[in-house]
Amino acid sequence: SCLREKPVMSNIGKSTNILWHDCPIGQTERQKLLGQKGCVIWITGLSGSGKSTVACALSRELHYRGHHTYVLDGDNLRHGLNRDLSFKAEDRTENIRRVGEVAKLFADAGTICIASLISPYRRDRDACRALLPDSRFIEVFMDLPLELCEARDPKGLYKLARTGKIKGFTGVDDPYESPVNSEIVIKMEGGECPSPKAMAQQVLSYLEKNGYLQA
Ligand SMILES: Nc1ncnc2c1ncn2[C@@H]1O[C@H](COP(=O)(O)OS(=O)(=O)O)[C@@H](OP(=O)(O)O)[C@H]1O
Ligand SMILES: Nc1ncnc2c1ncn2[C@@H]1O[C@H](COP(=O)(O)OP(=O)(O)O)[C@@H](O)[C@H]1O
Repeated sequence: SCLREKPVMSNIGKSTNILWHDCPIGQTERQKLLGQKGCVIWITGLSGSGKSTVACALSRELHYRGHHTYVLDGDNLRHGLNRDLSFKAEDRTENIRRVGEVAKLFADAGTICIASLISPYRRDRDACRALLPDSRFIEVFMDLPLELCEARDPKGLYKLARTGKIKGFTGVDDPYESPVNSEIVIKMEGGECPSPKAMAQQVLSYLEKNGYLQA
């Protein structure tokens, strides 16, 4: 049986009398099978900074190298798991909390989980970091200027925000708290934005140098 010898009942949040089940196949076994370390690469930045693009480029590069990855994209998750959440501060906090818990499950499964969300509040990002000890949480800050993001405006949302048609848009009339201790900072080089492949390579080099690409 997977049950502990002496079951310990717990109360967590609103759940009472719950029991944690341990199983013989754990993260270590799954990582050995996959030949990699389960981790969470958390990409934070303004809308239009290139989070989704670098997440997909990184996933592609890792996949081609034989690694198992999964992308959790804020926009996409708001169509399903987080469809009940708005952009009010408390809903953004709940959004990040949920995605952090899901990302933790993927990392426990041995997957390299790539999460791309604006995740504007430092406290929320740090709460996710606390879910993933042993350096399993790698924060990537898309440190690109608002002017660049707004000039891109692929969804026209900055324009709507500037004309007051969207209220509380990050970077316009809602805060973005820049990270102060990201493992990786992606920024302009020589006044130019690096290519998606170059950005992905910067993250790949970090993963290789720090042993994530072997069990
Ligand atoms: N008010 C407001 N503020 C910011 N962003 C908004 C807003 N309304 C809609 N959108 C679109 O939602 C995308 C951000 O969703 P996230 O889940 O990443 O945001 S957050 O982490 O909860 O702040 C974001 O997508 P990306 O451009 O991919 O970042 C926006 O296009
Ligand atoms: N490295 C890059 N170089 C040039 N354009 C980029 C780069 N990354 C993203 N873009 C473009 O910028 C826009 C926003 O990219 P996206 O990945 O959707 O950003 P986010 O997910 O942060 O909102 C898109 O039109 C995309 O093609």
